[in-house]
Amino acid sequence: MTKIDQIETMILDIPTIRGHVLSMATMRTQTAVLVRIKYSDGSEGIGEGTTIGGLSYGAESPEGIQSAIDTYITPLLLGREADNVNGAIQLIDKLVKGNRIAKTAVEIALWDGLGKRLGVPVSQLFGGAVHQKLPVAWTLASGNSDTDIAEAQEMIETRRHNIFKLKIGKRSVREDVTHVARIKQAVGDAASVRVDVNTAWSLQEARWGLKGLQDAGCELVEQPVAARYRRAMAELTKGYEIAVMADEALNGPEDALAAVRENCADVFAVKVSQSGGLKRASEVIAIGQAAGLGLYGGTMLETGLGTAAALQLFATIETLHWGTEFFGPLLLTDGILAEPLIYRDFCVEVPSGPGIGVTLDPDKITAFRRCAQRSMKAVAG
Ligand SMILES: O=C(O)C[C@H]1C=CC(=O)O1
Ligand SMILES: [Mn+2]
Repeated sequence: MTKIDQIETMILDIPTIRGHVLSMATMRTQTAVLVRIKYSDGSEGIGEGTTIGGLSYGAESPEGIQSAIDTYITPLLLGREADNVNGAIQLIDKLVKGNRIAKTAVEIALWDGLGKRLGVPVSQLFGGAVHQKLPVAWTLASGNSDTDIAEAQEMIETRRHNIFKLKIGKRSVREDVTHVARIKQAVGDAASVRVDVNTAWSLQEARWGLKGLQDAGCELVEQPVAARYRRAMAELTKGYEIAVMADEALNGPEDALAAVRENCADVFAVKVSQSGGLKRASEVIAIGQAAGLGLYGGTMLETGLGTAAALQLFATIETLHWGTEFFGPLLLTDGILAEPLIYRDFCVEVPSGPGIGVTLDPDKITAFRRCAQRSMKAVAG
């Protein structure tokens, strides 16, 4: 019987190609927590758990993710049967509350190890891929309308993206609506324009915002108000034609069920790490499907590793009405994979190799790995 022998974690700090301006933080670096599991037969599995903007997006920080794995999750798993991924997920869920991103990093490494030992992609462990490539959005978030327009036009011309998600919520509602209208006018019918408010609006602001956005030709608004304001989300979902998408409100299948029960969304942004792993994300998807909602593959701006893991799951889903935003690696100045993911013709291709289908470039890991000295600097900002 193959056993789990060793679980190693590390933090990587990778610069972004430009400032990424969100309502709650401006990112200049992305910080990823990587997991490597070593098994008794010599096989390995790798995983990633990543958040956005330190503690400004959600309740788990990169340092907290690493600590949760090293201190609490790893001791539960050492010596256990490697191939029993469900058993590991159930044990971790029983003994570790919350900490979904930490659970995700480990769970991906478990699926990756199992797929590699069996010689099949992880998509096959979820019943088989029905897509070889998925549509992929790009986020316009330079903080400047002209820069965003130039970026969008270049993406359309090079056939890299024709779906744009604009990050808004930092400026006034009126300024944001003007910004979105300018971009929509510039791209016209060549692209779909959507926005993500990252919870920045009150219900009152959101009413004005949604009205203005839909008049401007914006197709979808993501998480306009706080995750816990389910009644406000329900009012906005019912009150406007523009699609309302839940993101921060969806932390696993229980939240998905509550969102359906209370009619809080037209669309689910399903994020692997917010759900608590590939399996829990598949449960969120199933709830969304059963309720007849639209589906979208969301990202926490993972590197190629976490992005490849998401691709394995979403390649098995029949209909992703709103596509995906699996562009994380493209926001970084450098990749960490031996072979980068392929982006072309407005899509990202699903890796076909065993496990999650990617391997790491050891030189890149050394270059971006946080060491003790750098770690103090990164925490201090
Ligand atoms: O959806 C979010 O809130 C986070 C993320 C996804 C794309 C992006 O630019 O930021
Ligand atoms: Mn979002």
